[in-house]
Amino acid sequence: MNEQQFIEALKEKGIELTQVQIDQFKKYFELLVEWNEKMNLTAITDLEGVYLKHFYDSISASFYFDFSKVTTVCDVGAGAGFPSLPIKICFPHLHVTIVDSLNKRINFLNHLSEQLNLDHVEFVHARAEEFGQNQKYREKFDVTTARAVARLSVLSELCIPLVKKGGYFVALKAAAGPEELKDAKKAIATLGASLNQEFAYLLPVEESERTIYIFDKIKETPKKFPRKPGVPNKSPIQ
Ligand SMILES: C[S@@+](CC[C@H](N)C(=O)[O-])C[C@H]1O[C@@H](n2cnc3c(N)ncnc32)[C@H](O)[C@@H]1O
Repeated sequence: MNEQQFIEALKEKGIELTQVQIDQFKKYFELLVEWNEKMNLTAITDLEGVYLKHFYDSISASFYFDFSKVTTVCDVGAGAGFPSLPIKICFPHLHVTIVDSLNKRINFLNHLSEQLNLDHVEFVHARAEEFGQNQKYREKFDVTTARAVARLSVLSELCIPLVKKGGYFVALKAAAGPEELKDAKKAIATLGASLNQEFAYLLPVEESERTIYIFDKIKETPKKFPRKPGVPNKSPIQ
């Protein structure tokens, strides 16, 4: 997907990019490629791949979840900023907090946000397990989202504690989504959330499967979650 196809595909979905936003995506691509020469940020570095599999794929969450109705978004394990920063570029009113356990990625995000003139963004170097026990962040976000971080049973424990009651957990998943959901049912209920909607679709061009899950936070997460770093992965809630 080249830049023009990206602009048109978004327009079809009701997102009309301004020149400022088009330039922000252009700069994002350039910086990603430049920094990727010094550090491993992504395996995808060709223009068409980045616009499709990083930018468009991230923004596709907004075709199913209306980001204009929320303000605060936390992205757990965003790496080079996916999915939250392409969404932030399209929905500039959002206040985005990214937590990632790799400091070099946080350094990239700080530089990127300066170059792109993004406001209301915060990048935190931490494990999501500890971040979710920090009272400054716990149950404070309208939305928590994540892509390609962990299977849903584990990811739920990293993400759901951060969502305020009445907010949402929006999980971007690939073909294994339905299988992961089956294994995560107990964890999702234990953590205080409930499945609201799911949308299966194909990414354009290469037609790979995607599923977006939208969970409602219906009650407070019990204090013991998230457990210590590594525990959710080693012993997912059963
Ligand atoms: C495969 S990358 C995916 C990055 C991005 N979400 C994407 O879709 O391109 C996974 C990221 O999650 C981060 N991560 C993994 N486990 C984490 C944890 N427990 N707390 C915070 N970050 C974590 C890693 O440092 C890495 O940047």
